[in-house]
Amino acid sequence: MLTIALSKGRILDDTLPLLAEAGIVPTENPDKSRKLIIPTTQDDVRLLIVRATDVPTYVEHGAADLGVAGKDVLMEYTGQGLYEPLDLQIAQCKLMTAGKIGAAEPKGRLRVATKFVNVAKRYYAEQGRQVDIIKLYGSMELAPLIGLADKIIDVVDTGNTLRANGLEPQELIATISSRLVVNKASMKMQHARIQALIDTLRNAVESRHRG
Ligand SMILES: Nc1ncnc2c1ncn2[C@@H]1O[C@H](COP(=O)(O)OP(=O)(O)OP(=O)(O)O)[C@@H](O)[C@H]1O
Ligand SMILES: O=P(O)(O)OC[C@H]1O[C@H](OP(=O)(O)OP(=O)(O)O)[C@H](O)[C@@H]1O
Repeated sequence: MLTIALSKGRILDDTLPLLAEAGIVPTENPDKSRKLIIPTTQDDVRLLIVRATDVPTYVEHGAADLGVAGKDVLMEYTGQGLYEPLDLQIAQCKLMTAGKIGAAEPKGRLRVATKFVNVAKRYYAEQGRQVDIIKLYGSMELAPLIGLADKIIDVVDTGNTLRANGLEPQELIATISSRLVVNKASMKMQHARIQALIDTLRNAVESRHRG
């Protein structure tokens, strides 16, 4: 059995067409179903529906052989190691700092609200900048508006969410897309099969981007 961990929403929506190229099609619509284990048209392949931030955990521990996770999630993850053999070039966005439009830099320690605490610590440590990191689980854009923080670190795509809240994108931390991740033991034990799937997915990604 090959088990693939995916999160509902944009990752699922953008990964299903790529899996279809490999002949892997869910037997029921994962967006509609309340099932968390979804069989596919290949008897020995199943999908696990998990939270986006949990994908690396399932794959690292071997509960899933493969998964699809945003680079932002992988940068934040502190586990012991996963293979990351393929950039699927889906769910593309940018990890950025943002603050109130026109706001001056604070004199003292910078207060940064984010769900990407580890990324934030690394980013400001590299700059030798002292910061207080405030962990949030969502609605980050609210923090500068309400005076909880000076800046946020979040993913930005169109910039609409920032603009709607009077914030502006500032520094680029990383360009983000979703990656195929593979459990290290699975990669050894089921090498031929997983490598064949990686090759098929790579071809699907490349042909899509050739136009
Ligand atoms: N607006 C966006 N445009 C493009 N890609 C995005 C956008 N927001 C997030 N992403 C990327 O898609 C991935 C999955 O995002 P999604 O919104 O499905 O889950 P999440 O909100 O991060 O997680 P959860 O719902 O579990 O809290 C993110 O890790 C990121 O890489
Ligand atoms: O720059 P934008 O295009 O506004 O995208 C950025 C927003 O997208 C993400 O949220 P969410 O997953 O809720 O995005 P969604 O609204 O597209 O679902 C992220 O947390 C930002 O709030």
